[in-house]
Amino acid sequence: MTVGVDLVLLDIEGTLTPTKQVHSVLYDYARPRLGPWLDEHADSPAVAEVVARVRSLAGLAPDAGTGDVLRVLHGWMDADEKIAPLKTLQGLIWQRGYATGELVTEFFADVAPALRAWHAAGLRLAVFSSGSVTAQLAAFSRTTDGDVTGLFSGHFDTVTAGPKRDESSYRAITAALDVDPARAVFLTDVPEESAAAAAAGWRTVGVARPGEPYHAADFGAARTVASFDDLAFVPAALLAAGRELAAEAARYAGLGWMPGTSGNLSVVLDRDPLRLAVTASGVDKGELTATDVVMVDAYGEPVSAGVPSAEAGLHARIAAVAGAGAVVHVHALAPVLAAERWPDGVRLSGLEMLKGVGRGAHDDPVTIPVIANGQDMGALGDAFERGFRSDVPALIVARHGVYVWGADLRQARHRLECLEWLLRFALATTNDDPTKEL
Ligand SMILES: CSCCC(=O)C(=O)COP(=O)(O)O
Ligand SMILES: [Zn+2]
Repeated sequence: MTVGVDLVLLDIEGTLTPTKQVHSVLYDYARPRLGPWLDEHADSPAVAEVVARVRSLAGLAPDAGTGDVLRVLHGWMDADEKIAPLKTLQGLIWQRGYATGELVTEFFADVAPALRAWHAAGLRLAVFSSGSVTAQLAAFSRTTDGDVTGLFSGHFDTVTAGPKRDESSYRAITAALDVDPARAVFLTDVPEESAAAAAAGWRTVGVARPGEPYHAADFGAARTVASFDDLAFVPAALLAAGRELAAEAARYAGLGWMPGTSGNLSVVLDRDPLRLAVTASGVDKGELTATDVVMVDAYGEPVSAGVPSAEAGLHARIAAVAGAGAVVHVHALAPVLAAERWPDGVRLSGLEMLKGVGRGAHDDPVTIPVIANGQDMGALGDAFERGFRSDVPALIVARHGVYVWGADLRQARHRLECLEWLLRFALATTNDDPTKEL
């Protein structure tokens, strides 16, 4: 099931990394270094704050020595207590371990490809872990899949957001990231965390990985997966565009302008960098669903899963050069016949319908450019650009079809319907004299 979201919030232990890695690798690394760290960094304000918090939380005397503080810290670690001063200290120790290369984070095999794909598709990624933000940044700087810190735009821990089982923590993250929780999803292996996020309005997915402590946990109404391979997230805007494109394509197919699998449509999602939602290639455009859509870049190359229209490169060029918000391409017959009759451009004049393609009046003529067909979208784009005029929102590709664009799909459709009418009129009224121009 494909889900449209803007942000994916991730728990670490049991979700991104095996639990045993935290317990046997990270804890084993930190445990013998806690005491020496306290001694070596006694003058550091951060460590002084940690020691004071431990004394206070554990009910020790304000001047309790390092030995007592250490005993408390070891007790918390053995009980796997997620207590802030312990997490802060562990984070500092792990930071050094990652910096020296002694520690390397091991992700589950499905994690890095999924994170990269979601990031490339324009989703924001963030982390919420009981491990400190310092520890998170260090852990992601050296992983079995390289440095992945660049994929994340937010890090939260129990100090910056609050306890992971409290609804208020998820509200704090929503506010900090300025995201609509209904368009954000939290992935965790702990049912209580999932329930807290859901109570704050987030979408949630339970991650029940085989062999992990919570593999058989009950996530209630939340969806549960065993691997990120089972997740299909796309930007909410892409899915919404897919819905719009599918409805629009069905209209054109109904008119008979998209025979077979011909034709393709696109809308601009973003201008900087340019991103378009374009219909998938090789499918019956009358039968599209919201997920038959691919996000492409300024060259028509896919940046989300799926195979975009083979003509996506020309859509992107038109969107960039003409500043269009939507581009439609159909295989209606009239434009191709008109290009056959007037291969140097189709001149239209003296018709009220010209207002429908952006002319000021019936006596304001327009020439629709015609370019030769080809399979190289870069070459077609160059040919389009050479003949481009900002007041002509259409292009005929000879022996192929027509492209029309506008601020949105609705305007592009209105222009296309009027242009098709004009071309049919031109063909019909010059049948007896093919050399005649309107
Ligand atoms: C019979 S369709 C030939 C390809 C074409 O011109 C077209 O418009 C459809 O291509 P797409 O890759 O968008 O399916
Ligand atoms: Zn085509």
